[in-house]
Amino acid sequence: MTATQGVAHGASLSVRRAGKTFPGGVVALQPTDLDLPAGEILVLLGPSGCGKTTLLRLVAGLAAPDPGGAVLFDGVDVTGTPIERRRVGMVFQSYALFPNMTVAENVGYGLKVRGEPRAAREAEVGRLLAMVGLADLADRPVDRISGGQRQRVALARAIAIRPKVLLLDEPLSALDAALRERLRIELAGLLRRFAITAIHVTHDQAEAMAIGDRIAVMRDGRIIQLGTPEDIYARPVDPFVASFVGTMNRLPGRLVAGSTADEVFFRPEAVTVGPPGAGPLAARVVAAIFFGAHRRLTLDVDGHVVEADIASDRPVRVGDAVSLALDAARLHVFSEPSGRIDGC
Ligand SMILES: Nc1ncnc2c1ncn2[C@@H]1O[C@H](COP(=O)(O)OP(=O)(O)OP(=O)(O)O)[C@@H](O)[C@H]1O
Repeated sequence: MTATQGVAHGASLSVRRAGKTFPGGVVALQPTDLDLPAGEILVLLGPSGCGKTTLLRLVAGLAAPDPGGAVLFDGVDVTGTPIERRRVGMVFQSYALFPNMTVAENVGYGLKVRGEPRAAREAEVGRLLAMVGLADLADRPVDRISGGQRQRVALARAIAIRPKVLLLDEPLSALDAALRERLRIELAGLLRRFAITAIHVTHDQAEAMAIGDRIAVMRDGRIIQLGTPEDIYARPVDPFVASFVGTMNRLPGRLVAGSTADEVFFRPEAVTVGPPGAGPLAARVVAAIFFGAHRRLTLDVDGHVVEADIASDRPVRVGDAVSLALDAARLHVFSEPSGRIDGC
């Protein structure tokens, strides 16, 4: 028997015209449509205040959508169903564990409340703890384990109830950078192994790329682009998405040969750095940061900042004059004015 046998797969999730207006007229979420097949991991990515948590709360049943909106699990309308009968799992930034209970008691809590017999409960808890690498700490009170371990307990506890949909609201943001990076890989692996339908909220784009099957980029209470991480990175729909996900350079079109656009956007990997005169754009090296295999250059092009990468063994130094060539196939031009690329 494999570790995942007996664990129900997630439900498909549909959100139909679901919006949220708060008293006083604050529109936290515009009427929104969303469809997740069972087992998909969707990341909601966007700056503070753009409606990510509001959308999550509507799916959880912690808040009701404005009239006309609906939430469906496996095609069944759950809009009027309270949270305790929706079978959603939730993991938050703050662990919300029971501090006076052990690791195992925390993980088994939901099963106990549901009236699962002790033997079945203990077997399930043991299996989950093994999967999140905490079997050795089963009997340890949760106030005597580390932050990363607590977040694993919170995840195991949320998975234990075999949720139809798992909702994760910035679950890793309280952890230090190295731990966050490790746990993000573990988390994605675990969700996929259990085929859990999940919505993961973050404002960290590296986390979004690592975890999401698809990413919904939000701004001003609406989803402005929904696609795979590759889509979002390579084919951003507007200057906001282009600048929010990954490093994006911008130059006035007049500086870019053959361009009639006001402004041209391109990633560092679209830039080839050569000796002066080799490429059409003259530049000076302002900073050169060593990243191991490559060096990230910050360049001044006619008063504009451009970032580009070179192999770290190339003898390019701060203050050097260089030239740049841009790969025409990787230039982005948007019809929308790019004035506002900041948050909500
Ligand atoms: N109970 C409330 N009453 C009034 N306005 C609210 C309420 N809850 C949220 N808002 C507003 O709705 C908007 C969306 O908030 P939401 O919490 O969904 O954003 P978010 O993208 O999750 O932000 P963050 O990343 O900071 O958590 C914000 O402008 C917020 O101030």
